[in-house]
Parts: sequence; structure tokens; C-alpha cells
Amino acid sequence: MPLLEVKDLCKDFGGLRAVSNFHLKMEKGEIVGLIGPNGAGKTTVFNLITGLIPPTSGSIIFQGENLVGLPPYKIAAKGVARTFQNIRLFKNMSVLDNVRAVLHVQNGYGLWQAALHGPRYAHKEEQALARARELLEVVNLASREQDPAGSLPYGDQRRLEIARALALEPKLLLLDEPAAGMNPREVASLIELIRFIKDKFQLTVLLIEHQMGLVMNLCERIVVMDFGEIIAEGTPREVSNNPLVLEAYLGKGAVVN
Ligand SMILES: Nc1ncnc2c1ncn2[C@@H]1O[C@H](COP(=O)(O)OP(=O)(O)OP(=O)(O)O)[C@@H](O)[C@H]1O
Repeated sequence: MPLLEVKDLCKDFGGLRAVSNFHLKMEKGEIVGLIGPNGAGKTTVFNLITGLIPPTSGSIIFQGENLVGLPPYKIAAKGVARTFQNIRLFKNMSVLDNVRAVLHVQNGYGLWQAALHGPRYAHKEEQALARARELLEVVNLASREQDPAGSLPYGDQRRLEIARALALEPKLLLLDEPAAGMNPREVASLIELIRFIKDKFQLTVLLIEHQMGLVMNLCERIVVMDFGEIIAEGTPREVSNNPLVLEAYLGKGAVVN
């Protein structure tokens, strides 16, 4: 059974069909890239899979269960975590507290437990602290744990977002433009990080990215969208030689030397 199977997924915004008959099958442990020009529908696919918006039609089967209709927090609890194109950190909170905040929600402290600071709360608090520090080690931000998240360089904020997503203990990790705003050195270390966390946490990864270096280097398989539709899919080599893909990116009649 595939980990994820998306079938005939459609999303209309008024008269605009943003996603049209999208399909995707992902086996456990795969890294798949979702690419396409601006406005192709990629983020909408992420928003549909994570339950932020409901599909017009279609199904999203995760570990044999249809996610359609479930609220985002239930989908996250089933093992689907994501990062956002526009970084969504608590900028004034410390790096450490940004990760702890996710763990608190996940632990589901009762109000009274938190208010009374009972022994169960204290124990969970200790565990959350250790876990948060462990995740910051993984993304190489341990030395910045007390700094406000908003003071980190852009690339580090993206790594912190990944740590927050990992705190949810996902099986499927969706990364929306993880390399946006990074310099080539940061991109190279991001590639290493994604490979490392994939193995360490036994993840399956679906990523949207415009940095072709990262996509070609990291993804075993690539799906290309344009105007809401899949126009190509295959290995990095197959996709980069596909005339439809070149046309979508460079315009009709483009000549590539
Ligand atoms: N909430 C919304 N309401 C109306 N139209 C929307 C909404 N969200 C997305 N769209 C439209 O759907 C289409 C697909 O947008 P989407 O953000 O999914 O593209 P994308 O491939 O992620 O683009 P980019 O690479 O620029 O992020 C676009 O035409 C966009 O304007």
C-alpha cells in the first residue's frame, strides 16, 4: 500500500480551476519534487493535502484512510506535517520556545495541569525541553536556542520551521520552497539536512521548490504542474528533457542550447 495516494483531485476558486485531476502516489521513503511555474497550483495541492482548504472533488488517501473532510490538526496528528512558503514562526519568541510550543499542543496539557504545575505537567515539560533541544541539534540551531526566532538569518528560520514540523513526528513531510532566499552554501547544507532527517526519522518527503539544483540533486521523482494540471512526471533527467516542461518554464518556441 502506498503511503499517500491522491486521486482525481480538483480545486476550483470561483471560475478558476487551480488544480485539475491531480494524482500522486508516494511510497514510504521517497523524496518527490513538485515543480512548475508561478501560479501552477503547487501550494494549492499542499493546502488540500493538509486540509487547509477542502477539495472540489477527489480523494487523498493516507495510510489507507481518506483525509478529505478532516480538519488540519487531525491530519497533522495522523502524520502529515508541512512548512510554509511564507515563514510562519513566532518571531518574538525564542528559537527554543518555537519548537516547545508545537510540543505543548501535541502533548495536549489540560488547563488545570498547566495552571497547577502538577508533577505530570513538570515531567512532560522536562521531556518537551529535551525533545526540543534534540530537534534543534538536528537542524544545527542549538547554539541559537535563546535568540528570538525573528533575529535569525532567513536560511536558519527555514531550518527552524523544519524543526517545528519534525516536532509533530510526521511520516509525510511537505516542504514548501524550503530553499527560498538561501545562498548556494545554505542550499547545499539544506540538501544534506533533508537527506539526514529523511533517514533519521524515516520520512517520506514531498517538496515544492524553484531552485532546480536542489530538486535535481535530491528528488528521485519529479511531478511538473502548469495551469493546475500535471504536464510531466519522471526522473529528474526525464523531466528536464521534456519539451512540455521547457515550454512551460521558458515559453513556446524556446530554444535551449
Ligand atoms: N484562496 C484562493 N482564492 C482564489 N484563488 C486562489 C487562491 N489560492 C490560490 N489561488 C489561485 O490558484 C492558482 C494556483 O495558485 P498556487 O498558489 O497554488 O500556485 P503555485 O504553483 O504554488 O505558485 P507559486 O510558485 O507562485 O507559489 C493561482 O492562479 C492563484 O492565484
